[in-house]
Amino acid sequence: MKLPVAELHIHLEGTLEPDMIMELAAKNSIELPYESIEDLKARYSFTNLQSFLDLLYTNLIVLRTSEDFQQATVAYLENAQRSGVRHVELFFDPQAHVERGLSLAEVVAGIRAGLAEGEERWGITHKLIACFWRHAPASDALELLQTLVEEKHPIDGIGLDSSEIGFPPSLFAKVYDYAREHGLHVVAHAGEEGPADYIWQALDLLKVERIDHGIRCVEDRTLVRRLVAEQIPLTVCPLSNVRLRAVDSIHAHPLPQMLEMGLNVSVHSDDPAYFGGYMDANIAAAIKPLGLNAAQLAQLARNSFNSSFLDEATKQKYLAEVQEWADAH
Ligand SMILES: Nc1ncnc2[nH]cnc12
Ligand SMILES: [Zn+2]
Repeated sequence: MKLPVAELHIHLEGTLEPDMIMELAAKNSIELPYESIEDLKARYSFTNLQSFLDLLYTNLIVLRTSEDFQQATVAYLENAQRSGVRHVELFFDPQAHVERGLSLAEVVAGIRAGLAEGEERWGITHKLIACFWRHAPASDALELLQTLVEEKHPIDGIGLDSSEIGFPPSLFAKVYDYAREHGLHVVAHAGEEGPADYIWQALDLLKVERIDHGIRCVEDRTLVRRLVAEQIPLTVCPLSNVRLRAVDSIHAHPLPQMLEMGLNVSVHSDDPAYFGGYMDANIAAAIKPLGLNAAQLAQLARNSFNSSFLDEATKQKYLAEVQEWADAH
């Protein structure tokens, strides 16, 4: 039995495997700037977050119809369930699709149809989180969020992603106020490449329930004390951090130290099609190079469910599965 986990940090656009990118491009008659799939694959080497985002945003244009979003979501969920995921809180970037002329309705309906299919086929429960681009004006994010809410598109929460440095969370305070006032869950990427101060801002100004990444918190002892005291969830993505060079190597990753400090960390895959693997590969990175034992892995899995936006009864059901895994290891 694979370690049962909740996947809380996963971007739909980052789950498009090269095969699917080429298949959808052909189906939708979209010309990509690659000569072949080998040419595409040769570009999966990144120097920082931006170098990855450039490729991600080029490739996602192959998603054109509601059915494409459904197909991509189902393909992801199939990989996810194989890697131990029992519950997923899926991110998508609405701005990336609306700016290409797609309607919010077709994007959200396609993803929702895929999530429903995944629940039916593999029992994976789900939430859907719309992430706003921090490199775009906050006024655009607010306008889009108001449309999502007013037109009652079924989302469960909002997040903040894309280029981090130079785009502090403080810019988005009004967006988050609006989201909280309308009963949406709130999370934000912070402290991936950006400084620990961005984590303070996400907590104090955006009042987020979870921090995505957050690894740079270890540079600020006062911040760590606060995160531990309030048990703020940090959704850590080891393979992403290595591939985007947020850490020098997997051996230098702060995950073991973060667990030791009593931080509420869990492990996730971010953009698995780009970073070399799904949940199981990220867990494997935590086991071998980082030397975590079975008790620590079970703790990571418990943290993932406790940090999710699931109802209490479903959380308890999954926590019992983690206990079963822990008893067997
Ligand atoms: N790791 C990441 N950081 C910021 N934005 C992203 N969009 C997709 N993956 C991301
Ligand atoms: Zn991310």
